[in-house]
Amino acid sequence: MMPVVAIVGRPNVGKSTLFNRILGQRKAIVEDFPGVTRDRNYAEVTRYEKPFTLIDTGGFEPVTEERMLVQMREQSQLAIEEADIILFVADGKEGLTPSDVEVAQMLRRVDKPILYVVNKVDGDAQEVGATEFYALGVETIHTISAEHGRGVPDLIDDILALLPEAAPLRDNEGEVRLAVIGRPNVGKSTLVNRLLGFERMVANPTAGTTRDSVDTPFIYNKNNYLLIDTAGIRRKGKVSQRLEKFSVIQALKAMERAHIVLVVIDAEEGVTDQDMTVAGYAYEKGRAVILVVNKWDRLEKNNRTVSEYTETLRSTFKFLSFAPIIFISALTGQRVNKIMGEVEKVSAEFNKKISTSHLNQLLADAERGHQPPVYQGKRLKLFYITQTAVRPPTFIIFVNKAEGVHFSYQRYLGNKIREAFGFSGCPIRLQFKDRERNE
Ligand SMILES: Nc1nc2c(ncn2[C@@H]2O[C@H](COP(=O)(O)OP(=O)(O)OP(=O)(O)O)[C@@H](O)[C@H]2O)c(=O)[nH]1
Ligand SMILES: Nc1nc2c(ncn2[C@@H]2O[C@H](COP(=O)(O)OP(=O)(O)OP(=O)(O)O)[C@@H](O)[C@H]2O)c(=O)[nH]1
Repeated sequence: MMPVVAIVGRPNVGKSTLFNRILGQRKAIVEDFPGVTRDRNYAEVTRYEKPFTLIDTGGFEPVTEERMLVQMREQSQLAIEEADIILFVADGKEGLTPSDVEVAQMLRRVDKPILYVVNKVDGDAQEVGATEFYALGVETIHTISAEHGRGVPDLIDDILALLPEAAPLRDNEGEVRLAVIGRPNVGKSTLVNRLLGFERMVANPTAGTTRDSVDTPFIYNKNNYLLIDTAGIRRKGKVSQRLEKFSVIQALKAMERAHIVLVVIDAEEGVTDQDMTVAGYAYEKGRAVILVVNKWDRLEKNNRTVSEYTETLRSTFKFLSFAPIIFISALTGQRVNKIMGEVEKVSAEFNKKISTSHLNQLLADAERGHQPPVYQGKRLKLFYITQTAVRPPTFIIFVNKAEGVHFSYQRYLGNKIREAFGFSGCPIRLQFKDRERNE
């Protein structure tokens, strides 16, 4: 499992600037789908020797100084619980403030590595001022300029040195790993109990403690599955709604290990921002997705309800047009028995490999059906296509000028592949590569 590094600190100290600096870019993989990139507080950082998940805990609007303190406390508390390393960021321009002191005191009691970072130290001249932060009683302070990158490489070195070794992934040959994710209270535990067919203790009765997701192996139709379940992880009630997005961390961790993700949505509440964030990550990570609309018993229905609901979901989750939708009631058990059948289908699709000859035939048909665009005065030529990977299905198309294949034509080709070969539930990846005609 990838370790988590959380950035905490008062508003405006430069947390998101540092986030982007460590990430090395503004991450925007699926710009064309509004909503997917909206919540950019989480990212997988893979450009250094060790990968980690980076979290920016900022972004709240403080109303009053007092309110801000409350929020900072909550924020830090969550970081303490969920992160492996904490970056505490303060503002060197503004100097040490009482809330810095307060949060630092909280962090001091924690048994996790904390890096104290003083930001906006843009040059040597500001170094002296930053020494006042030693009043926090810490041994080392990193003075940096997130904006200009000063001091950041050293900070990153220290983060890497502190990162725990990633726990080895359980990888049993042939086992399908299935994650059940969704907002608190959406019905995950109820669903998981139904799926597994027995009652389990899932709620965590001890306030203030968290546990990681629970893995339960099970067999369905003679195949091995591992159910990764994030239910009951969040402390209930204690944490302000505003910070509910923190439960996304667990979802991320669970999705990292999963092949197939069941995104559970509350039929009554509809799709929330958090659902979008989580589903967006599943998509970006190339996981297979099944949308499960739970609490279907709660809706007043007529003969159009299903199609209307489907339409709404489709227009919200544009990037998940490939995901099957199942309407269930985990409480009554209605249609829960459809889920594993769908999982089997999607799993087969996720592992499906199409022969190069079939693919090339499709490519030729697609090219005839809709000519590739002209690029720099020349018509693009698609030479051949091959499937290079499964989970997710990944294709390389060799072209005379790869950069000229615009998004609309990429989407056209993607749709053609789906029309011909299905891949229900699976995101597909298309890569374009340059190739001379007579190589
Ligand atoms: N001079 C200077 N300004 C910086 C530096 N890093 C960030 N800033 C500025 O500080 C302001 C706040 O930066 P953000 O990164 O948005 O701060 P934040 O902590 O994420 O703020 P919230 O989202 O409100 O929590 C912006 O105007 C940045 O341009 C720096 O290294 N030097
Ligand atoms: N009406 C109705 N209620 C449901 C359904 N599924 C779950 N519930 C109820 O919703 C509440 C939350 O269900 P849980 O299964 O605990 O939800 P969860 O997603 O595991 O919640 P966390 O543990 O907070 O992550 C419980 O009161 C359930 O009885 C459903 O299909 N219909």
